[in-house]
Amino acid sequence: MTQSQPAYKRILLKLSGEALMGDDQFGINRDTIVRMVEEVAEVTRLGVEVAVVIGGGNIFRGVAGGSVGMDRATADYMGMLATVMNALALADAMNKAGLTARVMSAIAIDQVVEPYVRPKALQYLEEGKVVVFAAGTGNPFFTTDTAAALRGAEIGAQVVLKATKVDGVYTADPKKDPSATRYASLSFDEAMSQNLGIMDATAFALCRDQKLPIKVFSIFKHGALKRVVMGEDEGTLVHA
Ligand SMILES: Nc1ncnc2c1ncn2[C@@H]1O[C@H](COP(=O)(O)OP(=O)(O)OP(=O)(O)O)[C@@H](O)[C@H]1O
Ligand SMILES: O=c1ccn([C@@H]2O[C@H](COP(=O)(O)O)[C@@H](O)[C@H]2O)c(=O)[nH]1
Repeated sequence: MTQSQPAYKRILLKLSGEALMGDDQFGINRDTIVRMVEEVAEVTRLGVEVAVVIGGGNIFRGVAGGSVGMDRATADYMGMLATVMNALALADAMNKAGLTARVMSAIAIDQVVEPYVRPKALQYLEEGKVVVFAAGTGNPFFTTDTAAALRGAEIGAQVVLKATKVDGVYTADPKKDPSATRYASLSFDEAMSQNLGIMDATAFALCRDQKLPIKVFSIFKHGALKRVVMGEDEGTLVHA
């Protein structure tokens, strides 16, 4: 049965950096970012408070080929800076679409974006602004999925929504194993014990400990974000 009210008052939306490429080889595809912003705008119109963590895989990954031979921490800082670029592009597209977005960075770059300050982020959310968290956790050796879990817990989000390139969590990576089947739901312990690569173990463990559920769904499926927010059957729920 479809409910008339959103299932959540405050969400932490993890947007895939790689998804921003659309059909391009790297970077930010304009039509794709505009479409993503339309999906976000739809849920803000329902009165849902939205905070976003954006990935950086479309520009740089610390563990990727381009960083071979580099000091890992240096490469990771480059990856975090990539997320700042994505955050700026995303907030710009949001502001153009009529939303009010604020970027907050975990790494100090004061001339470019304001620093992450938790009470300020909470104030923005209460005012109905979309807060885009940039630079991940601010620490190397982590990922933006872990940043999503961390910020989600800090702001008291009721759920982490991982908007990615696949429509849920599968028994194996569906891009490599066509026989993989999708879970409707599974526990954190199941996801971690089976090493399911959809998210890293640090992110799963933090959400498990904080009893913060995760919903994984496809950002390419039109209306999927709204259906998730309305509590409809979409994607995969990972729960305590
Ligand atoms: N068990 C699994 N179920 C679903 N997807 C999986 C699984 N194992 C691995 N994957 C892969 O994980 C990918 C999503 O995670 P990944 O961290 O690479 O991307 P993202 O978070 O969407 O991007 P970014 O890091 O750029 O923000 C999917 O595209 C899928 O191919
Ligand atoms: O807290 C963090 C978040 C990210 N990084 C680095 O940035 C890239 C891009 O992030 P994705 O989550 O892969 O999209 C990541 O590969 C790390 O190199 C980080 O160091 N700390």
